[in-house]
Amino acid sequence: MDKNIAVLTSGTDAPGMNAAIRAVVRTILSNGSRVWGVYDGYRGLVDDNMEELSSISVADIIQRGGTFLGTSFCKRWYTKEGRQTAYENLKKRDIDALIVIGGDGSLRGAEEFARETGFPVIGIPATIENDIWGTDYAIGCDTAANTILEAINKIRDTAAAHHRIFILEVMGNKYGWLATYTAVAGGGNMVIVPDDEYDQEKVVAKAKKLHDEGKTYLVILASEGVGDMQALAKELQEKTGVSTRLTTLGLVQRGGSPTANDRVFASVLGEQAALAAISGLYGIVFGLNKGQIVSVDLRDAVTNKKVYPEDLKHLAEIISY
Ligand SMILES: Nc1ncnc2c1ncn2[C@@H]1O[C@H](COP(=O)(O)OP(=O)(O)OP(=O)(O)O)[C@@H](O)[C@H]1O
Ligand SMILES: O=P(O)(O)OC[C@H]1O[C@](O)(CO)[C@@H](O)[C@@H]1O
Ligand SMILES: [Mg+2]
Repeated sequence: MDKNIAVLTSGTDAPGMNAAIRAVVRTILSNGSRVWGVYDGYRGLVDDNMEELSSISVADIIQRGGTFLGTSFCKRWYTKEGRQTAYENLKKRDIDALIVIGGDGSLRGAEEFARETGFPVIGIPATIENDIWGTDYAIGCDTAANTILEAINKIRDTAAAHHRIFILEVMGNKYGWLATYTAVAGGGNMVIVPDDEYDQEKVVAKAKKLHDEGKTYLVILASEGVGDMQALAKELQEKTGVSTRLTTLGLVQRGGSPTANDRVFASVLGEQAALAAISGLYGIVFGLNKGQIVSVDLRDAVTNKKVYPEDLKHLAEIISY
């Protein structure tokens, strides 16, 4: 009780970050402790840009994407000097623990900081890419998947009308969860992800086979990290003779009002992280494992690589035939 806890969002934003902050703040306040909001991620810690939050500070944000605290890619956090300055800023304000809401890089930065300074840290996974080890889902990935699904539905209309092949390029630099998950949900006929070796010839051969077998249009889900999808579109059109288009969905995937799933998930993780901070349980990351809220070791979360869901990809390719 009577703790001082700081919270920040870092790395790329994800819908539901606001819901997580709101739950952190109100859980801490309802337990009689105090809470500080750090602006613009690690940059705010280094620059001492933080202020005490009240219940009203987090009113009217649960429905908003982005993060009202702001976020950043902080270069100084990669340096020992930057992290030391942040440590001093936290100590000066008598802050007892820090809750970091962000992606894999943000959690890596949190782990480095905790290991180096001994400062108590707790992580909440939030990234639309859903690439963090130790949790089945990260905050924001459900909203992004639903945004993609809407795009797939629209593309299917025009693809079917024109008997075309469409490549829909979605986010996922190194991990193809978004492409795979939405292919199952939206009926994507093929999935191309950075987790597999990319072989353009194989993709073209498969598209040709599906077309020859009677598919009148195709929707291919591709992760952005795979390679040159414009070159693939050109090759597909040349080799199959079918008119082919590439649509790159881009940053709309990162915005928008969070889904009910993301809001509830973020609220529960926010509550758990706040309770852990109050009771002195540190060095952990909260997440979901087979329907159960769990915590995993922060070091494990940043050193282990999340396994790509091959079974989901297989399912997409069988049932979206
Ligand atoms: N290895 C590291 N050591 C120290 N700090 C790090 C490290 N990796 C990342 N960070 C800090 O975390 C910030 C965010 O990391 P990054 O840009 O990888 O985004 P992220 O949290 O992985 O989000 P997303 O995956 O959604 O893009 C970096 O700008 C940096 O300040
Ligand atoms: O344009 P920005 O904001 O630097 O970030 C883009 C990156 O962020 C992500 O959307 C999410 O991590 C990546 O898939 C993408 O490459
Ligand atoms: Mg990342």
